[in-house]
Amino acid sequence: MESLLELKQVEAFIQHYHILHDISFEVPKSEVTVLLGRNGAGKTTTLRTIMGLNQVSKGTVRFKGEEISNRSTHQIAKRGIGYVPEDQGIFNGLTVGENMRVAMKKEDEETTKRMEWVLELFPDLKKFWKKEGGQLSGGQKQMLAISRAYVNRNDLLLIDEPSKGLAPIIVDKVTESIQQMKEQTTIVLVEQNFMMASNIGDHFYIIDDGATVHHGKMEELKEDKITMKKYLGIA
Ligand SMILES: Nc1ncnc2c1ncn2[C@@H]1O[C@H](COP(=O)(O)OP(=O)(O)OP(=O)(O)O)[C@@H](O)[C@H]1O
Repeated sequence: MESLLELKQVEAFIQHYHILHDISFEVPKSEVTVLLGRNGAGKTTTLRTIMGLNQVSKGTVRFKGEEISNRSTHQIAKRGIGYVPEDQGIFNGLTVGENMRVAMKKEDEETTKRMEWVLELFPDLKKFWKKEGGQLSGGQKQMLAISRAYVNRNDLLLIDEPSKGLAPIIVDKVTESIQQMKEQTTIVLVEQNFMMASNIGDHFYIIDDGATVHHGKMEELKEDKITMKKYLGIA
């Protein structure tokens, strides 16, 4: 299957710390690729490096066949990659409606349709349209963050730990929403909640100490207790 995104032996530093040593993975179109690994393994840094928020010091990042390593974040986003960061990236002082409007890159018919779709998916956003971002619950903030990325037509969405800090019932709602988005877009998901990751993911890569060390189909990982214990600490 054709790869939408491909990282080859990517290395990256944060200040003088060598954080990514050898990250290689491929993201097939229309599938959900999950990046797994223990805390501090380098998953967030990998997403940030794809987005040009960290420099690639060695290796290549290709998107739709074109090298995007070390292009500006603006250029990378413009090529069709949406990013939902771990801290959600919403504006606390702006209302839900203002957060959405600021995120919209276009005001065409398609964007309007996508907006209607996310508001149907997350009725809370409609209900709290005039409420400030800072006053939303953790789950509502996550829904707003995902909606802000989804409202624009992107070919690829990078979503960093959407379940973090959420109550199980809200995790279910977010899982369901990503499952629906998966019908329409390719997704790279970083997720520590294995249940959520395995419900959404088609295939996985495990990152350990800044390197991709293992990959396969999500269904196979569920049966592979040795790998789960070794790299994820799940017995
Ligand atoms: N600004 C920074 N300065 C120094 N080291 C950093 C910085 N940001 C991240 N690191 C280090 O880089 C490594 C990878 O962090 P990263 O956030 O990418 O891991 P992660 O796999 O996403 O884990 P988590 O789930 O805890 O976010 C960690 O050892 C972390 O301490």
